[in-house]
Parts: sequence; C-alpha cells; structure tokens
Amino acid sequence: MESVVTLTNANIYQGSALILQQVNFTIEKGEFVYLVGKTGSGKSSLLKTLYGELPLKEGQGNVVGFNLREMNWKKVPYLRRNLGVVFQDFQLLTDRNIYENLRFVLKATGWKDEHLMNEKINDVLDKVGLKSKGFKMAYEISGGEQQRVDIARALLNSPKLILADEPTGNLDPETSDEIMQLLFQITKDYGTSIIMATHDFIVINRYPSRMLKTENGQVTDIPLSANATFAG
Ligand SMILES: Nc1ncnc2c1ncn2[C@@H]1O[C@H](COP(=O)(O)OP(=O)(O)OP(=O)(O)O)[C@@H](O)[C@H]1O
Repeated sequence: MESVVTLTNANIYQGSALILQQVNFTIEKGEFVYLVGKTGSGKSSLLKTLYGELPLKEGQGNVVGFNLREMNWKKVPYLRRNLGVVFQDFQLLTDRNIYENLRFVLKATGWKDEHLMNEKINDVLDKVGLKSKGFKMAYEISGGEQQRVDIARALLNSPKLILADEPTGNLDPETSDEIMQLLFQITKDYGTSIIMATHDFIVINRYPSRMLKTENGQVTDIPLSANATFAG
C-alpha cells in the first residue's frame, strides 16, 4: 500500500510545551480518518504539524512525500500545494464570483494556461455539484454551498491528502450529510486520503471510519472495526 502520512515517534510541541508525545500512525492512500479529542487536547497542533505550520522537532514525519524534519519556509509552499485544506469558517473573496475565486487560487499556485484553468475549475465545480453556480457571488450561496466551494478549492491541485477541520461545524444535519457523502466519494473517486477533525459524533456514527483520538498527551488509533458497532 502507498502511505500518504507517516509519523514515527513524533513529539509535537507548542513552543516549549509538549502537547502530544510518541505519536505513531500511518495513513494509506484513499483512507478516511477522523481526528477526535476534547478541546485543547491537540487536534489543531497535530494538523498544523502535518501542513508545516508547526515544525516537527523530534521523531520522524512524512506527508505526501515531504520529510517534515526537513521543512523550512522555502519548502512549505510546495508541501501545501500537494495538500488540500478545508476549514469551517473559510472566506471567499467577496468582490468576485465562485469561478473567479477558484481561478485566483490556481493563478496563485502557478497555473497560466487559461484553457487548462477553465477545464480544471469546471471539473472541480462539477465534482462538488456546483457546475451551474460558478457565476454566483459569495454572498449569494448558502453555508452548505460555501463548504462545497471550499472542497472544490481544496481539490484544485489534485492533492493526495485533504485536511478538513470541522467541515460540518456550522451546517444543519441534512447539509452535513451531503458534505460527508461528498468527502467519502472523493476518497473513492480520486484515491485522496482525508483527515477530518470533528466534534460531531452524529456524523461519525452515520459515517463510521477509523479514528485518531487525542487524549492525555497521546494519539490513540481506533480502527473502524472498534467503532463501527456504534453506528446508528
Ligand atoms: N500558539 C500556541 N502557543 C502555546 N500553546 C498553544 C498554542 N496553540 C495551542 N496551544 C496549546 O496547545 C494545546 C493544544 O491545543 P490545540 O489547539 O492543538 O487543541 P485542539 O484539540 O485543536 O482544540 P480545539 O478542539 O479547541 O481546536 C492547548 O493546551 C493549547 O493551549
């Protein structure tokens, strides 16, 4: 199997405070993994380590082929181009429509060919079910549609890994369902791996999957077989 993330004996610090110790896990291509744990237990610190926001000072880490111990401010943008990040409260640029928002991201990551950009934007909008809405402005779309645009944005550079931080946090149950189905579909269609931080146990019970749990300064790996029994 092809590993997308590997942490080996990783110690994760915020400044001089050790937040998570001896973290060991591997995530394979196409896997969907929840990241759960109480507020302040270290979920964000772990995600930040994976996208190069927090330096890994002890242990080993590899994310989509990048060695986390060799990260520096020059290499971080290359790592990020190979990741998709989805946040709960991301903001579209309000002075342009959805299509132009996505085009802006492509240009910022080095795309130049107008034809290829057009093709890519239509492709990701189609994937998230918004093909006919590219002309709409940010303030003209619902919260669920905004989250879809954010997922479309995360897909633009065909990442091997998507990190999603509470993507259903502000959504009603029905819209959360749609977003979860979309995320699982993406793992199947593209073989993208997804790590999703959440407090939403309704979602976890409806869409059971492997969980990483931050607790007491450690990360516990809970396989699907151990949590599927809670599925309602
Ligand atoms: N910039 C920082 N400097 C020092 N300590 C920090 C910093 N950011 C977070 N911490 C501490 O690290 C610990 C873990 O925080 P973290 O944000 O990773 O938790 P979390 O599980 O993501 O919480 P939440 O669910 O609220 O987002 C907390 O004790 C927090 O106070």
